[in-house]
Amino acid sequence: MSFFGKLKNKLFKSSSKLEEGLDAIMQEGGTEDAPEPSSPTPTPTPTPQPATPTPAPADVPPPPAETPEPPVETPAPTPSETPPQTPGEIVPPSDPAPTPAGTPAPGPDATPPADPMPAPAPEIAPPPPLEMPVPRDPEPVSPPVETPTETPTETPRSGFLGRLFGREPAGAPVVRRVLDDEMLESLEELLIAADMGVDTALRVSANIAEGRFGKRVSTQEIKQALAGEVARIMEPVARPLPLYPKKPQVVLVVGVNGSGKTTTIGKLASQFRAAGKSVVIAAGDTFRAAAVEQLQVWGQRAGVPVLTAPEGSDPASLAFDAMSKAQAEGADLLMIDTAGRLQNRQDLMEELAKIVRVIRKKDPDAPHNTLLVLDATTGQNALNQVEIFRQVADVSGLVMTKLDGTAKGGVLVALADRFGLPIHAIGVGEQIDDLAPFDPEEFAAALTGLDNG
Ligand SMILES: Nc1nc2c(ncn2[C@@H]2O[C@H](COP(=O)(O)OP(=O)(O)OP(=O)(O)O)[C@@H](O)[C@H]2O)c(=O)[nH]1
Repeated sequence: MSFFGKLKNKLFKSSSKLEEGLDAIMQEGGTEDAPEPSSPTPTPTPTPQPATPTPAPADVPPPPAETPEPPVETPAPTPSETPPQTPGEIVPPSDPAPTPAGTPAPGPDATPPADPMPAPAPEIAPPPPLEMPVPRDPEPVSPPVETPTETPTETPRSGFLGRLFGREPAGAPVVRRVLDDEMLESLEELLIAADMGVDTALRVSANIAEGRFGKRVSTQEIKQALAGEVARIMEPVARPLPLYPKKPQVVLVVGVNGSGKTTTIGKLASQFRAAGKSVVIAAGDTFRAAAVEQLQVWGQRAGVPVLTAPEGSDPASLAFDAMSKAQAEGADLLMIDTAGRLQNRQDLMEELAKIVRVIRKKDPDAPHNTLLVLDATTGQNALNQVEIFRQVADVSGLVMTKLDGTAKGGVLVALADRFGLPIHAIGVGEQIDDLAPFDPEEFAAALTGLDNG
């Protein structure tokens, strides 16, 4: 299953809350309209006319009975647009077959849907957001996020309109409600309840109301407007993890215990490996044997060595050793797990600072990325965690885990709105390939339930 499919299905669990809320608001003070007054489809030719074969083509266009022109323009996934990712970024090739140089062909199980093997794709496709690309040499580092698989058929990028029209069967009664103060208030409350945060919720509601206030709006219009607002806020932060030509690129991973650091490191390591990168992991939470074991399990799954140190030993010393090893082996990436004890912030700050100090002895620019892993199910608490970790570490980007099955996905909007930190990836499950690049439009559609039909 493609990442998009997974994300969609899983996020819908959470979006249903928002979606149901929107529906409820509309029902509350709305009324059903007749099918679609302005249905542009010119009333076609009379009707049956049993035996008259002359259909009078002259005056009537061709509208086929009532089958509305299937607007499904299956977007023929031209290779140039398939890989929406930048060259130097994480992203999941959903298939571990590490096809060496230049063959982005998916593994045997991927069953690309009649998609021309995007052989030249990586070259052509100009990466949208990028920071500092990696060597875009031989190997397509970021083969495609959601490779060929089923993505195209799901019309993920066909735009909201396409989705909307696809969802609302022609002729279905449309509920409309006047967008007045009362409705606006309900909308604000709903967005706050969906964890968007007060400020963001108010601003988003106000933007939705602009130009619509006092007018009768349909549920779909509201969802579309909301999705548009969400996507607009999220667009600037949807940025893949930048990769640098530096070897090793040091990625420091921070976050509270249980946020999903270990899992995320495992997933990332697996994706990097699949992209042909060599990775070393350092189990920097040396105080918890269970955390180290867990990381070792993930290292095995990803096929990546995990450096450990005796329980209770100095994490900075382990980081130094790991740095030496990664340098000696010419590894592309070194991912350093860290402890997530916030109980004693001072200790944690010192510990992280020491790790950074020590690895800088080997590379003054390290760490090149400091990833903060956040658990989406903690809702608004995620905002506090960003505040705190920004004080103890130089957070450069976020990974939001457990977006599957949470009703708190809206917190991402609040995070983006408030901090503007890049969201590099989202966790949508516990499996190794359950880490997806963050796509603002898909997220917005999933969150609002736009694509839920
Ligand atoms: N559903 C879901 N579960 C996840 C996701 N990411 C991590 N988890 C689960 O969350 C739990 C904690 O994940 P860990 O990776 O161990 O978290 P950690 O931050 O390393 O925690 P410590 O090891 O305690 O420091 C595990 O049960 C994971 O399987 C995700 O994206 N979705």
